[in-house]
Amino acid sequence: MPTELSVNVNAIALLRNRRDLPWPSVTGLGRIALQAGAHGLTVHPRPDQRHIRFSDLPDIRRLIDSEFPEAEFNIEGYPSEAFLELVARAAPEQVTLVPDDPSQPTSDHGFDFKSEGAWLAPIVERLKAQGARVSLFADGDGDADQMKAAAETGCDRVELYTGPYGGTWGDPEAASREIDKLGASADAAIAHGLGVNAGHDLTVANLPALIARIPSLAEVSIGHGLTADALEFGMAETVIRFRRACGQAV
Ligand SMILES: CC(=O)[C@@H](O)[C@H](O)COP(=O)(O)O
Ligand SMILES: NCC(=O)COP(=O)(O)O
Repeated sequence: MPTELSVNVNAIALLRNRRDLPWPSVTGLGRIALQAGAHGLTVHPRPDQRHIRFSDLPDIRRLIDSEFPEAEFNIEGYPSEAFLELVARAAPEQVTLVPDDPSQPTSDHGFDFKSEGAWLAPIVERLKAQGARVSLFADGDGDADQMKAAAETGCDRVELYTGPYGGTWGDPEAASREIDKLGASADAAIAHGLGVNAGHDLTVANLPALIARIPSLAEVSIGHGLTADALEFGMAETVIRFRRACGQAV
C-alpha cells in the first residue's frame, strides 16, 4: 500500500484568521484537496484557537460525511479533557495525541512513553472505544525501547516527528543521519505491531527518501510545506505533486 496523504489545514485557518472573514475557506480548500485524491484532512486545534477554530470541526466532519465518505478526518492535539470532548463530538477516524504545551508555537517533540505511558493508556482505550484509530506522536530518534513502551499503551500507530529531518534541508549528510534514526524507530514500532505515520516539515523534496527507508509508512500529514506549495501551484496540483512524492500512481 502506498503512503496515504492527509492534508493538514491549520495553515489555511491561520491565513483566514487574519481577518474576520470566511476566506480562505478551510472546507473549500479541504474539498479541493480531497477531490485531488488526498486520503484525508488533518487539524490540530490548540486551546487558543489561533489556527483551527473549534467551530471548524463540525464543518469538516460534514464535508467528509456528505461528499467524501471514504476519506478520513484526523484530529491532533494534547489530550486535555476539553480536547477529548471536542474529539468525541467530531468523531474522527483517527486521533493523534501530541504532548504539546499550549505555549508552544508548534509541535516539537514526541511523548516520553516510558514515563507517560501509564496515563496515556486509559486515554487510548477511551478513544478506541469511540471507534477512532489512535496514533501517538513520537520522537524518531531510533530509541527502540520508546516504541516498545508506546505499544504497551494499546495505541494503533505512532506518528514519527519529522521536524529534525525537515530542518536538514540543503544538508544531505545531516538528512541521511536523521533518516537512519527515523528508520530505526519505524523498524522498532513495526516489530512491536504498530503502524507508522509521520509528520512535520515534510515536503515534496524530502518525502521520497523517507518513504524509501520506511516503505510501509502508512500516512503522512502535511500542512506547512503543502500550503506554501498551494500558494504557488494551486491546491489541486499541489496535492497531486505530494501524492506522487508519496509513491502513489497519479
Ligand atoms: C503534530 C504536528 O506536527 C502537527 O500537527 C503540527 O503541530 C501542525 O500544527 P501547527 O500547524 O499548529 O504548527
Ligand atoms: N502531523 C503533522 C502535520 O499535521 C503537519 O505538520 P506540518 O507539515 O505543518 O509541519
